[in-house]
Amino acid sequence: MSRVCVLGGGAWGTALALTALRAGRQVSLWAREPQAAEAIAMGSNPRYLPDVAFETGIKATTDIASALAEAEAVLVVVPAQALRDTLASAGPHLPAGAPLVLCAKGIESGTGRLLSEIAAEACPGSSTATLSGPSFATDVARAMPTAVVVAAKDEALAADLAALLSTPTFRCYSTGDQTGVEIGGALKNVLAIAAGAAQGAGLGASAQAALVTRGFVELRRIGVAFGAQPETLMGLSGLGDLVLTCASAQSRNFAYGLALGRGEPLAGRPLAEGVATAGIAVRIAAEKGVDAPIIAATARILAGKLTISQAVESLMSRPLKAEAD
Ligand SMILES: NC(=O)C1=CN([C@@H]2O[C@H](COP(=O)(O)OP(=O)(O)OC[C@H]3O[C@@H](n4cnc5c(N)ncnc54)[C@H](OP(=O)(O)O)[C@@H]3O)[C@@H](O)[C@H]2O)C=CC1
Ligand SMILES: O=C(CO)COP(=O)(O)O
Repeated sequence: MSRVCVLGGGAWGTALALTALRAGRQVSLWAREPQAAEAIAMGSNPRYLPDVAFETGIKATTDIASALAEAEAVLVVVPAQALRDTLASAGPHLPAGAPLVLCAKGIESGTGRLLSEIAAEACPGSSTATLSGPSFATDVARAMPTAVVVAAKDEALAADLAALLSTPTFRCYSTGDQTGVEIGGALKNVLAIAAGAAQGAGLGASAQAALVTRGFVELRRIGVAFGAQPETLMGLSGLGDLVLTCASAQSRNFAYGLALGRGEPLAGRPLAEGVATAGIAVRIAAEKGVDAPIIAATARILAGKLTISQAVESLMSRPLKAEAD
C-alpha cells in the first residue's frame, strides 16, 4: 500500500493527510469546498488549522471519484454523524480491496451504531479499521510527537495500516480490539464535556479528578459490556485520550463544556462530538444494564433537563456502596 486517500478536509483530515505524506505516501484528499481544497493543496487550512503552515504535496480536490481513484487505503475523517452519508457518496468509487480507516470518534445518534457497524452497512464489501488515541490535530500537523492506535478485527491489517501511517513523530500501535478502541474514543468526548463544565462552573480540582476517574469507570463498564478488552480501555484510545481531552481547553469537547459551565453561548461553537454521543450513550448503557450516572447527568445537562448544580447534588447523594471498580 502506498496510495492513501483522505475523505474530509477539516483539522483532523488535514493532519492525517500530512502524516501520510510524511510517511512517504502519495496522498489525495477530498474536501467539500473548493477554497478548502485549493488551500490545502497550497499548504494551509485557514478555517480549521489557522495557525499552521505546512508542506505542499497533498492532491486535494472536491471530486470524490478522482480522490478515491487508485487509493489503496481510505481514511474517513468526517464527523461521526456524517459518516453514513459520506460513505454512501464514496461507495460507488471505492477501489476494490482498499480498507476504510475510520478516524472519527462517536456513535450514530439515531441508531446507536458504532462507526465500524455503519461502515459495514454502507460499504459491505470493504474491510474496516479504526484509528484513535490522544492526538490533537494541530500537534500532529506540526509534527509534534504523538502516539495512536490502529485497530482492526484482522490484526494483520491493523499492523499493515499502522506501518503505512507511522512516521518518526507519529507512532501507530496496532490491536485487534476494534470495539474497545471505538468505545473509548466515543465516550471520552462526553466525559471531556463534563470535565469542562465542572471547571467552567468552578467546582474545583478535586471534583475534576473525581469526575475523570469515576467517568473512566463508566467508560470501562460500557466497553466491557460490548466485549472490549479492559487493557484496550486502559490504553491510548481509552484512558490516554480521556486524560488528554479532560485536561486541555485545546479539546473542543472540553471547551464546549467550559462554555456550558460558565453560562456562555453554545451556538456556533466548533464541532464537539460528545454532544451528539451523550444521549445515545445513555440509551446504550441502559440497554446493556450498565450504571453510568456521570454520562447520564451530562446528557441531561446537554438536553437542558438538569442544571450543573442539580447534577452535582444528585451525583453526590447517590447511595454509597462498596465499589468493586
Ligand atoms: N481535531 C482533532 O484534533 C481530532 C479530531 N478527531 C475526530 O475526527 C473527526 C473529524 O474532526 P475534525 O476534522 O477535527 O473536524 P472539523 O470540524 O475540523 O472538520 C470537519 C470536516 O468534515 C466535513 N464535514 C462536516 N459535515 C460534513 C458532512 N455532513 N458531510 C461531509 N463532510 C462533512 C467538514 O467540511 P466543511 O468544511 O465543508 O463543512 C470538514 O472538512 C471527529 O470525529 C473528531 O472527533 C480525532 C482526533 C483528533
Ligand atoms: O480527540 C481528540 C484528541 O485525541 C480531539 O478532541 P476534541 O474533538 O475534543 O478537540
